[in-house]
Amino acid sequence: MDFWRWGSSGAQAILVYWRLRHIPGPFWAKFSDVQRVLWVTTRNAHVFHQRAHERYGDAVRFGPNMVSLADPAWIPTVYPIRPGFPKSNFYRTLMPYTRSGGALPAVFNTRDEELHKKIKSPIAPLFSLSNTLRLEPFVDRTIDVMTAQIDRRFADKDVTFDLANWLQFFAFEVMGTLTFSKRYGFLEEGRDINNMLSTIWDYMSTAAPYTQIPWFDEFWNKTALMTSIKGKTTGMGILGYVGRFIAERKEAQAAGGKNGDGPGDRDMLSQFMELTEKNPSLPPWAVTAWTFSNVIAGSDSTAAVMKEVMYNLLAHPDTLKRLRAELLESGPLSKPYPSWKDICDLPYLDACVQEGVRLHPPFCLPLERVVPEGGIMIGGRFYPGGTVVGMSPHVINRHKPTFGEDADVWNPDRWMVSKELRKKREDAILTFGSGRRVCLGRHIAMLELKKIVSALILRYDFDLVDPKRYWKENGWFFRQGGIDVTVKKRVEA
Ligand code: HEM
Repeated sequence: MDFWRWGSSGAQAILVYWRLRHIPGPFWAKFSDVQRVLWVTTRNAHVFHQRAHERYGDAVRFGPNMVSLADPAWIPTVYPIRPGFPKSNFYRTLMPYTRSGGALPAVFNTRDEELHKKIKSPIAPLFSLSNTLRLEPFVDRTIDVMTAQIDRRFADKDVTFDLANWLQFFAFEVMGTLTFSKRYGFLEEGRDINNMLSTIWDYMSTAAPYTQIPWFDEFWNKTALMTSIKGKTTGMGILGYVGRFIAERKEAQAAGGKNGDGPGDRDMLSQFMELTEKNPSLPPWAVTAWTFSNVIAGSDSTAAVMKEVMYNLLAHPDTLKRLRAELLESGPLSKPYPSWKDICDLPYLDACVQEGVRLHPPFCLPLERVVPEGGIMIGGRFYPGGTVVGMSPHVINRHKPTFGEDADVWNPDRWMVSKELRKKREDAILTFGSGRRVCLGRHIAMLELKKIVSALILRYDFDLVDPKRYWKENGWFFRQGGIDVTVKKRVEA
């Protein structure tokens, strides 16, 4: 019996090896996923992925059944608008798990395309550009809290602080305000209260190696037996926060309280709750899943791009000077901070933000999909049905034939080009994903990014202590730090 089981899985392994034997890649990757797990455990996988593509070309075998692709021209094929090219089991590893409820699917991580449609359609309108712009006062309120703290603690005091931390606090507070009408208190206290930020980082970075071997995650992290032995389940901490906020809201509603002070007196949580009341066919866990997505997908991601833009502006003062001049010369700006209307179309601000979005995609492993039955041709090669293919935003966004020979460095001018070339480059950016599963919150992210960058550089002169202190690590999400600065308030602010 064992012999036959071994024999059939051995035959399967040979078959999988054989099906993709025409794809180049590191030797061991043809037979085992260990190589790609090791890359991820270095917290530098994006660098290994880029090197592998430089060495082997635009299609590289990263595992026995996984191929990484690196030509932006293939984005519409791998990430189409229509259904039928589903996410791989990579995403199941990112589902939080409880012994009572099993793995919780969310809009971001569900692989079931029917379920995805069911839970995404009701909330999609909340994330439209017009709805997003109604959230601007909440961003302004959070900028107010942030600048008040910087003024009080650091401005004109010759005190060095890590701006990266404060941008992280800011991004979380914005999402907290939009979602629950609550600030967590990171900005007021200047620290990671209740270790919430580190809990999210631990959750993501712990999940990262398992994303490369989902079959092992299934056994190790998603069975009642193993999680009882280990005494904990993945994502429990974050689910705990989310559950508490929802319970508080239900209690407040039961006591006749109002639904938070979000737009039109309704924050996103109350809108989520209203949607489930109106639509009983939605699963009972929908509110938890939507709220979980807001907390987990919306804050660290936006913070990572904010950090990249601010770091590069400070490390390249000529670009900072040019951006400030554009803002000041653009006409009377709203006070105390420029409004979205003032700044949304400023070309150089847009170029700086786009360059940050390009250089530092916060989700930085290949976004995996499963080739549909019947297989598919991509770039002149055939991929049989069931093959896992994916593109890494980091690799795609540095594709030299598309972005230029200097694609590894900060150069906002690459966006100040003809309309046609700019469009070609915009279409080749994978930071927000693409196609059917493109980021739902990208308008919120752009609103936050343009607002905070312009508010900070108009109000302050930052002095970067040492550009070499800037560090990054990749645990599926990126995390950066070391933007150590001193700050002076600008006279005209
Ligand atoms: C700079 C900031 C952000 C970046 C770079 C980003 C990036 C991404 C990426 C790459 C995906 C698709 C991943 C894939 O194909 O597997 C995605 C999906 C998603 N993002 Fe974002 N995101 C950002 C901000 C936000 C914000 C602020 C929110 C919400 C509040 C949000 C909510 C979502 C949701 C719900 C999905 C799932 C969409 C679907 O599967 O239909 N994101 N994001």
